[in-house]
Amino acid sequence: MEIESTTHSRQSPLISVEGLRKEYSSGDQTVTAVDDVSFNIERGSIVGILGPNGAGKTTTIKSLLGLVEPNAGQVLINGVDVYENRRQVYNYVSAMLEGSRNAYWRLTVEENMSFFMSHRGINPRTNAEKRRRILEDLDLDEKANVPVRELSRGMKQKAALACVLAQETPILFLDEPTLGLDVEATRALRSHLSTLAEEDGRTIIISSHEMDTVQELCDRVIVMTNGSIAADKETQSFTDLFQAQTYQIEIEAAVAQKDRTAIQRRFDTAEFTEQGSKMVLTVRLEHGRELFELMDTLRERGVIPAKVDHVESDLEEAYLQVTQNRNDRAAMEGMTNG
Ligand SMILES: Nc1ncnc2c1ncn2[C@@H]1O[C@H](COP(=O)(O)OP(=O)(O)OP(=O)(O)O)[C@@H](O)[C@H]1O
Repeated sequence: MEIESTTHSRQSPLISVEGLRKEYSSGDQTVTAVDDVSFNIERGSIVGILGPNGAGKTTTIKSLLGLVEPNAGQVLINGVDVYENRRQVYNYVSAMLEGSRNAYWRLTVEENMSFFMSHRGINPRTNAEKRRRILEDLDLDEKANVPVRELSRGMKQKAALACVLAQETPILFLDEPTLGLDVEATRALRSHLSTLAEEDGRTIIISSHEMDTVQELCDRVIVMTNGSIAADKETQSFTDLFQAQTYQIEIEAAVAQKDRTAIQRRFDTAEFTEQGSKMVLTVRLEHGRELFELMDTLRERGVIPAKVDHVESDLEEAYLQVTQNRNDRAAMEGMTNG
């Protein structure tokens, strides 16, 4: 399905979220699940929304889908206000929110796909080839005629994905799409989703705790903590941000315990590990000049570095740093406020 852009410029973001806030109340308790969240998503991009449990990811995605009504803010999809025109927006989006529960368990995999296609106005009779391609890509073709309830957990997940993919909407929301999939299926799904974005210009939003999938697939990551956005960056620049800061220093001889303690007192992220007759010091430094201070400290203690390397940072490391820092800060604020 192509998005018609009669009123909305092709240059404008496909999804625009501005000042989103959602509170849940029960009795006299109010939880602010999402607070002042704003971002735009361009056509054809694959965006990962990450964050610890309770960070507000599901609430944000449900707000984008019009499934929860926010207390404040605006969500536009292709220039259309989600809350004013839910029906119109429904034509643009499909979502897999709770994995395998998306499919009807009594129907076969292919019957499910046909059902969802008809629901979108796609004639299932003339689109068998499309279904076959999706089923092959997910390595589910041999199970096409098996009722979903008889499938393994991973295959149920694939069946749910097949239903979402068959709907051919320009925007896909996928919650934990690779959860429970084996290595091959994960690889096939990643490649299928990349092709959808690159060749068909589909826009894909993924919420996941599986960092490898997000790192490999997403152009951009939005990290949420405590209901707000802690980082919103292109995946590569997000991981690069932390790459320069972690060093591994190889030391030819063992380092005495008292010297290790002194170094760790000065650099609290320093960790020593033994590697045969050598030692490796891993340390995260906030500024470049701290590297010089570290070298001075090592020299004063008679510790001679043999080799200094940057540690390749991956998304998981960058993610942990951002969420950890935020949580530390929130805890500190809680202590000072309380
Ligand atoms: N229906 C609800 N009623 C009351 N509180 C809710 C409701 N839904 C979510 N919350 C609260 O809002 C906050 C954000 O929840 P949300 O489900 O959006 O987080 P999440 O990032 O998706 O978490 P997870 O990774 O565990 O799925 C949490 O404190 C949660 O307890």
